[in-house]
Amino acid sequence: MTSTRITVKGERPYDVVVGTGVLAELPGLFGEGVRTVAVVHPAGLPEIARPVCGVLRSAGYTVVELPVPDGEHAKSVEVAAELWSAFGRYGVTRSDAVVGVGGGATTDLAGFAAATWLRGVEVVQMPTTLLGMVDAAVGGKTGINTAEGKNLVGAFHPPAGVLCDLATLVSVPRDDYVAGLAEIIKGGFIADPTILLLVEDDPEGARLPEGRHTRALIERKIQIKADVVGADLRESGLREILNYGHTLAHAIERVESYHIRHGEAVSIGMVYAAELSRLAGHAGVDLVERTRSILTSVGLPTAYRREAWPELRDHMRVDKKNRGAKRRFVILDDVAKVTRLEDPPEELLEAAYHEVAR
Ligand SMILES: NC(=O)c1ccc[n+]([C@@H]2O[C@H](COP(=O)([O-])OP(=O)(O)OC[C@H]3O[C@@H](n4cnc5c(N)ncnc54)[C@H](O)[C@@H]3O)[C@@H](O)[C@H]2O)c1
Ligand SMILES: O=C(O)C(=O)C[C@@H](O)[C@H](O)[C@H](O)COP(=O)(O)O
Ligand SMILES: [Zn+2]
Repeated sequence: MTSTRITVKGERPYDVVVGTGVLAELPGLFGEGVRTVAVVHPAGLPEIARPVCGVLRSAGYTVVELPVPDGEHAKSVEVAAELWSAFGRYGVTRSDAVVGVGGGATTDLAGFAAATWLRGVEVVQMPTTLLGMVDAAVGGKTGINTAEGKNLVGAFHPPAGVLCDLATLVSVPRDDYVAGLAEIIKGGFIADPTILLLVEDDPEGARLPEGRHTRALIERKIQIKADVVGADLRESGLREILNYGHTLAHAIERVESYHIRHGEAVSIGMVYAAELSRLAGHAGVDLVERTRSILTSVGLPTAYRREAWPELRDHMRVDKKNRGAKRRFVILDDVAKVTRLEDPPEELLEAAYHEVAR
């Protein structure tokens, strides 16, 4: 199958290239004048970084390989500082570029390092997980975690291009692959009911890179993200819809010290958001049931520890959607009908958690 190009509009439009065996298209995503390319990748995945570096060297670039810790361990100020140091040592200048190769954690870090080095150098993202392709690598949100919570430091720094080589998905561990489905299903609930129908038609296939609807699911979710961030890069309004389910999700990740997959936390967070939508009088019980049933059908979690509520409630106070003491949630009136819940009473938040608790 040939590659697909999805253009993300904005100040500097860029393409997300999707296809199998499309690595040769990588050099074409860089801007004019780039000579040195710093390739940031998880230390444990040299086999994924090697061909990327090979293609870049063959295209005439000077390549600097920068391995970083695996997954979420990379999203720290210490690792970012190591990258800044390396960029300095290897002479990465304003006309050079960074490539992030790996899952969403790696592309978030690589994007953040690129956004901050010399106040911003070009980054090309090459996501190698399902979640990275359909969400993290597209849209220019970059960041790291702090002791207080998830993604609390970061920058909006759109990439010059994104290359999704579907061949890389074959080696992704099944649980990591399935975690990416949470963000695809989120896309179904906030914007594209066809996504829900495709998953419901073949939940087993949805769990596989070679599933019947996999390519359609990936491209449809990227299209949603492209449409939303193309209209509202800096999250002044519309972009908040992409945060559906994330208020509780980020609190769960923090409570678990990030030893839970982002997509799994988002899955639980979406059930919470659906329950909150229902209890606030916005959504019907059918939306909540559909949420639980579709997530369960692909093997995602839908409940969390009852006794964790006080801690979760406190962590939710640092959510970026809050304004002063006012807490704000993205909720649904129905599928593809997104609204906000402003300053809900404490009892409502707790009652919704009661429905998710086990
Ligand atoms: N910036 C955004 O808009 C945005 C959106 C969604 C999620 N995120 C972030 O993305 C992160 C989650 O991303 P993720 O689910 O990709 O997790 P991850 O980056 O932790 O990757 C999951 C695991 O898969 C491994 N891996 C990656 N590619 C592989 C491959 N091809 N074969 C084998 N193993 C591979 C990784 O090394 C890691 O161990 C979170 O930090 C989340 O906050 C960011
Ligand atoms: O792109 C966005 O905007 C999103 O909210 C997408 C989310 O899936 C993603 O996890 C994002 O990193 C969360 O952003 P944050 O601003 O809540 O940290
Ligand atoms: Zn997310």
